[in-house]
Amino acid sequence: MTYQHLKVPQGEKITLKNGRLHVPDHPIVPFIEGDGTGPDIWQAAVRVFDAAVEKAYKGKRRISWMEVYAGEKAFNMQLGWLPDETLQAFNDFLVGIKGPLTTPVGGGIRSLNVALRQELDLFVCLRPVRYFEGVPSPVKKPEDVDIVIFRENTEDIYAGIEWQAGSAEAQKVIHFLQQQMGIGKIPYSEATGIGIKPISRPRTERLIRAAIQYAIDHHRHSVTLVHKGNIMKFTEGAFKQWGYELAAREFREQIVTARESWILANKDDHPELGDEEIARMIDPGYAMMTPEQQAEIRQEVAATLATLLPTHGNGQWREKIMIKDAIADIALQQVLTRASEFDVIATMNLNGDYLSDALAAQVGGIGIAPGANINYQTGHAIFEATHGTAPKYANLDKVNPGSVILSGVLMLQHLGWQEAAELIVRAMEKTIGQKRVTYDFERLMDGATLLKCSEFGSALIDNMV
Ligand SMILES: NC(=O)C1=CN([C@@H]2O[C@H](COP(=O)(O)OP(=O)(O)OC[C@H]3O[C@@H](n4cnc5c(N)ncnc54)[C@H](OP(=O)(O)O)[C@@H]3O)[C@@H](O)[C@H]2O)C=CC1
Ligand SMILES: O=C(O)CCC(=O)C(=O)O
Ligand SMILES: [Mg+2]
Repeated sequence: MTYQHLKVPQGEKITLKNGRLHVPDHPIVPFIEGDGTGPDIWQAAVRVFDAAVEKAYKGKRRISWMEVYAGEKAFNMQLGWLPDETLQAFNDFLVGIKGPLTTPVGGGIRSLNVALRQELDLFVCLRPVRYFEGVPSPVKKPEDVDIVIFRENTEDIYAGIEWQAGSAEAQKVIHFLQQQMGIGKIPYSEATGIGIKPISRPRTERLIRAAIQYAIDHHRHSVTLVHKGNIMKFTEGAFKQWGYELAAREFREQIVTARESWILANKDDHPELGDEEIARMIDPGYAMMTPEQQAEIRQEVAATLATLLPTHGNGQWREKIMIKDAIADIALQQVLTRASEFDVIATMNLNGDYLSDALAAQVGGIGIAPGANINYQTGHAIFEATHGTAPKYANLDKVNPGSVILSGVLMLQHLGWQEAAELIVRAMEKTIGQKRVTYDFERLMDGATLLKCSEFGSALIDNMV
């Protein structure tokens, strides 16, 4: 393949054959340095990756890094904000990594980060959040946080379907809503911006399928569907409904829903109970329901027992992956107060964005929170820091490179290079344990040694044993 502005280094392509990733010993991996603090964290991180791979495989394996351009660097090179060649390179080489890219608030360009995810259809935004011993935390039991977020990455209000207040387009949509959709009067319609939130069944299903498969493969206990379906019934509510349906249809043997578990637990504890008694126990509002609603609950109990007793009864359900759901506002409280009750979380784009930063705060902040954008069907993946460009710290060699480094760990795991990934994780544990940390941790820790961004990278390399 030929590119006009990109240099392809010596090395080979990662490929996908029969659904399996084939990783040569010298894979070419495209990277975007990123804007703002991007160059600082990338320079620290790439040394750590190379050292870990060298130490783990003694020269047998090596990553051939290929710089591709996006954001301010691309713009300054007069290539545009997101050159086609950059997309082409990520498409050709399958697996890449990136630093943060600036998105202006309000006007200006749309997010390049979101564009990359959408253009390559990287439908899972995977954000695992775990605690490293010694990291400063605002909560009492940060060690309870071991949560893997599956954030839908291609739709929701991130689809970019929105019109500015006062524009002819916004007026047209408002007119349509009022005249043809029976919405009635929209107050301040001339001063109202409009955004559209598409949530589709196929995209919901592929995200939740990936989350449940991950839970199975990684011996996790539960998948929580986080939604605001009480308010946004046909988008977030549908996400929840489609998720439960998919779980029961495609993973029947491996899963139990929370409601099914209540029915089965009651039957396990009191085999003599009839459907009606169990219906009363699982639905506290049963007595106030209409006869038709009560009949529906009894029918649900009867159907659950008839189909699941042989495979899930007698406590077998306890070994299954629990599929449950939580409304987003209470979920944001409970991930703080009862983190151990959350394991894998599947949610839509905006909820996932909020949740991942909020959870990261419990375990040291976004300075060490990693992320990956993955299409499990095509094999395309871009690993990326979850934080932004932190422009006030640009070129100061100051910020924590942990987020992009741990994103690289996710990438090494994705490539099957576990040994190199482990070396970095252990070095991270050791370095933080020695209280040799960047400013974000140092300001919250007693007796810590303040390291620059590059020095933290060097400390990790020194601690690779
Ligand atoms: N995926 C991506 O590329 C993302 C890009 N962005 C973009 O980044 C730009 C800036 O966004 P903003 O909202 O300020 O968020 P940022 O994540 O860039 O920064 C917010 C604060 O987080 C802390 N922080 C960020 N990175 C680090 C780090 N590596 N180490 C330690 N602390 C860190 C700093 O806190 P403190 O001030 O306390 O030191 C910083 O001021 C925007 O254009 C936004 O759109 C945002 C998120 C993701
Ligand atoms: O694209 C951006 O500028 C912000 C994206 C973001 O916050 C995220 O992906 O977590
Ligand atoms: Mg974010």
